[in-house]
Amino acid sequence: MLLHIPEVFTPEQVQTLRQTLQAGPWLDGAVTAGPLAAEAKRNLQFSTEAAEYPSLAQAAATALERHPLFLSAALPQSILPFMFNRYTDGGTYGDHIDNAIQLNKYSGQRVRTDISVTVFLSDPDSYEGGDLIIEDTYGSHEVKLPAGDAIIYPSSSLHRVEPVTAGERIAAFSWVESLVPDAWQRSMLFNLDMTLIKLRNQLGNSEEIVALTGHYHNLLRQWSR
Ligand SMILES: O=C(O)CCC(=O)C(=O)O
Ligand SMILES: [Fe+2]
Repeated sequence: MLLHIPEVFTPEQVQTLRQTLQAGPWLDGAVTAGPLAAEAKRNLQFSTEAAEYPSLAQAAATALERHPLFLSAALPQSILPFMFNRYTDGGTYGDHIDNAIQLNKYSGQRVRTDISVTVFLSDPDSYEGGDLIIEDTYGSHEVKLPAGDAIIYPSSSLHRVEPVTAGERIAAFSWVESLVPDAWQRSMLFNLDMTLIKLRNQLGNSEEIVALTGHYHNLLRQWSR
């Protein structure tokens, strides 16, 4: 399931992030990719050694973790530290699948990547190209979102970033290990949760809604790891 999560960052947060990122330092993105992905990757990444980096990464994680849609759809167990990328002058990232296991170098923990996240930080009108193309069982999806909005998608999907032919595209990206590793089960739980919220708003807390909410939690208990 691909999900658009609107307004992860406020316009003020986007502004502050962009200003801090603009100063750099930016490194060749290929250094953080596996050997196969490195061949396809022509972008820049904000240095994780920069003094400003930890607070930027923290701000991004806090904003995402606060978002109710993200919590319901991702059911996060662990979120890798956000990183920031930049595509300009034809910069692109060809078709690839993200590494399944990644090391969180701060906690020393190995994280299984169930869900990939991109939070767009550039206004879509300020650059040409740069669509994130995600292939899933229903076909190919082109994603280019307003600054501050995020897309989450299963990390098992083949995806790419089209060349940026004018302007620059800056984004925050990360990966999430979910309490529910199976994408289909996650998507069913998300649909059930969203439907229950709507029903509760329409009808209040009836006995039936309490029972269905119980089923939601019992399924989550069954499927979470
Ligand atoms: O820039 C993006 O939206 C995605 C980046 C990406 O696919 C990656 O870093 O693995
Ligand atoms: Fe990727």
